[in-house]
Amino acid sequence: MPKRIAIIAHDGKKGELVEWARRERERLARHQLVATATTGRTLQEALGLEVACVRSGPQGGDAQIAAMVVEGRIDAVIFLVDPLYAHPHEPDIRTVMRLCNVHNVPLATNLATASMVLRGLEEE
Ligand SMILES: O=C(CO)COP(=O)(O)O
Repeated sequence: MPKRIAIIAHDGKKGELVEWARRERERLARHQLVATATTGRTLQEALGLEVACVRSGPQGGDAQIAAMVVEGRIDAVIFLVDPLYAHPHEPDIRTVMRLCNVHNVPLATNLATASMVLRGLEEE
């Protein structure tokens, strides 16, 4: 059964996200994907995946994803944070993570975990 997966990647992580998504394309395509604007566009252009896009992260997209988590509209979040770069919207980034933990929504912050989450969702 299709799940709703949110995908967010900072610029320094988009390259590895695309490589991972290429390997996992078949699995990802079974689900409903939502992403922040640039991440979503990158996945659409590189892989032709169907992705619903919210605003870009710094423009409030992370906050939109966080709200969807609160509303029970997201089954898992893949959030690749670039740990080597300071982000002006750091509070929004922390909000996504905090609310995933408040609402017990699976949150993958690296690709090794993302692969496990993707497989785990199929078993539900
Ligand atoms: O900034 C982001 C997450 O904090 C990601 O936003 P974009 O996907 O629009 O680059």
